[in-house]
Amino acid sequence: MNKTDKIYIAGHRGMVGSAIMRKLRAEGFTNFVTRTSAELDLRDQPAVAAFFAEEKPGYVFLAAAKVGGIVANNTYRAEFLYDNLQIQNNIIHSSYVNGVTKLMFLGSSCIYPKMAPQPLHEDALLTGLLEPTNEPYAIAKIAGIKMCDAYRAQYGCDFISVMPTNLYGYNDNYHPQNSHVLPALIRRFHEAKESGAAEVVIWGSGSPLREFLFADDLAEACYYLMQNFDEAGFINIGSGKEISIKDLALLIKKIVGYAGELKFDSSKPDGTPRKLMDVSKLAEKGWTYKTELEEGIKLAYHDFLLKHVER
Ligand SMILES: NC(=O)C1=CN([C@@H]2O[C@H](COP(=O)(O)OP(=O)(O)OC[C@H]3O[C@@H](n4cnc5c(N)ncnc54)[C@H](OP(=O)(O)O)[C@@H]3O)[C@@H](O)[C@H]2O)C=CC1
Ligand SMILES: C[C@H]1O[C@H](OP(=O)(O)OP(=O)(O)OC[C@H]2O[C@@H](n3cnc4c(=O)[nH]c(N)nc43)[C@H](O)[C@@H]2O)[C@@H](O)[C@@H](O)C1=O
Repeated sequence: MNKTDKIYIAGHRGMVGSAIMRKLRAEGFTNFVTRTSAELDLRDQPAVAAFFAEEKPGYVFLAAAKVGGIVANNTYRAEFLYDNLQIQNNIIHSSYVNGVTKLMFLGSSCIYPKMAPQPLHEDALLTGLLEPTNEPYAIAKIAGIKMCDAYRAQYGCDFISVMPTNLYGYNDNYHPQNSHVLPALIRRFHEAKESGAAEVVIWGSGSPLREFLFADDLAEACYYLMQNFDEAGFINIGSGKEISIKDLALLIKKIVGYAGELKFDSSKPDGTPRKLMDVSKLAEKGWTYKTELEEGIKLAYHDFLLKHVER
């Protein structure tokens, strides 16, 4: 990528898209094309085709998607399948039609079978049944990987796929029901501290293991891989470190400064018991994460306080 190349970041206002944009700006890129979902609904095929024909971006980061935590995935099953298939199909096909030099598709670690061997190696794709709570989302993401591969094989497009682990950071979604665990617990512990509540509810058993990566680290990896990865298939992006949901809750409790108790709600799903990325392929390519979990949560909490708390 040259500094003057025209770059389209789909989803530039989201947590990941905004982190990618910050990274590219910091590296000296200036020629961005962006659209909010109100300006361009990426599910609308003719509108996306017209947008690409008019703007002719050279590089595309596909970070627009219907995104949410375990309950959102399980509740809005049709939207997670339809919206994500439409968005990625429209962008990938229009990128081919308009001669995009390189495209990066962002998937998710939920593409792996629920009981795949841990840590999750790229070879485990399509070797078993998916986690039911996020099967529609995972099916869409797997279709995205296969679409990039098919356009590479048939048309010679340099379209790559990256699979990030669970993410958190600036501009995260703090919705009480629809968000992921880390922002949900930042908010819940903060509100419990403010109201003096005696306990904070944690969904599920607390025993599932998850890996978390700070979104600005992910953006660095995306920038790095846009320049250093051009293969079919995909590459995991993670830290290679895991923590139980209970320990995560205790860490957030400490950072927020909440003094009460934890209460586990077994009526809520645990989801996949363990989801740890094998990051050896990423390390071989020359990239490792920077931001440790405790430091990243402090940064995210600070961002939450700035944006979400009325003073
Ligand atoms: N968050 C996480 O833990 C993880 C995320 N990922 C992947 O990273 C990518 C980005 O996720 P994240 O930044 O967290 O998500 P966000 O929800 O923060 O951002 C998603 C963005 O997508 C845009 N978008 C959604 N629907 C449409 C639509 N119909 N038309 C146009 N734009 C649309 C939104 O635009 P607008 O703001 O204008 O409405 C929004 O900015 C996704 O592909 C996701 O699957 C992968 C692994 C983990
Ligand atoms: C990134 C990934 O995110 C989703 O999968 P997930 O890893 O299960 O993500 P989650 O962050 O929502 O939950 C992680 C764990 O944490 C527990 N948990 C406790 N308390 C809260 C809580 O308050 N909110 C949430 N959401 N979870 C909670 C929760 O019960 C679960 O055991 C996919 O659907 C899909 O979107 C995807 O790819």
